[in-house]
Amino acid sequence: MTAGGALPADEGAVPGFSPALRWLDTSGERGDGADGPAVVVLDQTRLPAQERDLVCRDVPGLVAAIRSLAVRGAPVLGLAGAYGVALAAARGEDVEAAARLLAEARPTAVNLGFGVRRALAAHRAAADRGSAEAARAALAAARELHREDALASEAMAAEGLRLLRDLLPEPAGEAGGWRLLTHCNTGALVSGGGGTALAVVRAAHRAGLLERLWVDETRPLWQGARLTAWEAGREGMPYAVLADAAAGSLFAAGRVDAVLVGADRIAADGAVANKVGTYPLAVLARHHGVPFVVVAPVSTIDPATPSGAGIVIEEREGDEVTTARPGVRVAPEGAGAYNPAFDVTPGELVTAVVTERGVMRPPYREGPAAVPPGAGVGEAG
Ligand SMILES: CSC[C@H]1O[C@H](OP(=O)(O)O)[C@H](O)[C@@H]1O
Repeated sequence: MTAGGALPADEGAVPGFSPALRWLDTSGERGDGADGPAVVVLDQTRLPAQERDLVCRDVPGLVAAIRSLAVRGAPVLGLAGAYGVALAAARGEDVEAAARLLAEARPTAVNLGFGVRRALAAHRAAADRGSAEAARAALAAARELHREDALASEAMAAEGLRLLRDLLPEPAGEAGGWRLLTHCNTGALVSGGGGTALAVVRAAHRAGLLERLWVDETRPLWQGARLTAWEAGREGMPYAVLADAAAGSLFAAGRVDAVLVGADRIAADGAVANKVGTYPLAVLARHHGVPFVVVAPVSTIDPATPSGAGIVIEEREGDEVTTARPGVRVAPEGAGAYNPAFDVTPGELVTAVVTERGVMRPPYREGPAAVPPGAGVGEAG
């Protein structure tokens, strides 16, 4: 990380946020001496205490980074998948085998497979021009996806702010602003640009409309308390971290004006898979008449999955629940644990889905404003 907290932008990426991941073409830039290309990620398992790069010089190393959540969050997983294919190609390895390893690293976020397929398609299309050309094509595809994702973040921020202005009263004078609640982390750390839901919150903040960002701590891995708090603090946002279980009392006190969350996969029926704890927020929001807004690029929409029942929910190790953090045990030795990384919110509980191509509203399949053109491109693109 540079002093300003941002990695030097890779020449192929879109300058700006993108602290999460970049392609390293040559060695030495970080003095590690090793040769050859690498995928460099900002190790999110060390944040907020340490801002440390993790240099992945081969696909197994990148897969381990994905599985450990050193790099995490649906859109950036798509970039990791695409750059991973490019890395295998640049190393002259079996690209098809690498693609399978990458796509299987985490099952729920559709973006991972989408990114892998995008770079793999480019590699295959150039294969008849030789391995070097095919490797260049895979990297070019990854960089194109990176730029698309950064631009998508900007578009979602604008679309989301416009939607909030439609849904919420314009704060009058000194009467503060909007009190927005978010879950998990959906900022620049999950994206090639400024993120998804947190990009909308950032836009509201910059417009002087944010009175308070309520940050769900997001057990068991604390993405909210660690990562969203880190991002919000760097942006000067007025925020407060809360226990996930405290959200209900905020709704009951009328202190939440809208909920904004990300998504890992949106099924054809509008069901949304997102970090575990999202579904209870949707139920609370509906009970209290508060808008529940999902912010996700169209690459997260998966028409191949008909309904929420078809979304594979990643089950993670029980020790993530039975310990406060690695080595700090909370539950007794031998305690059983239930640790789904995601849950599924039925589409009818969602007020709107903000994408870079416009806003979708239930029931999604009717009317001109239902699904923006180009939505549902969760395939290889
Ligand atoms: C909008 S992408 C961020 C999305 O990904 C998170 O999951 P994880 O931290 O396990 O990668 C969470 O579901 C966020 O909403």
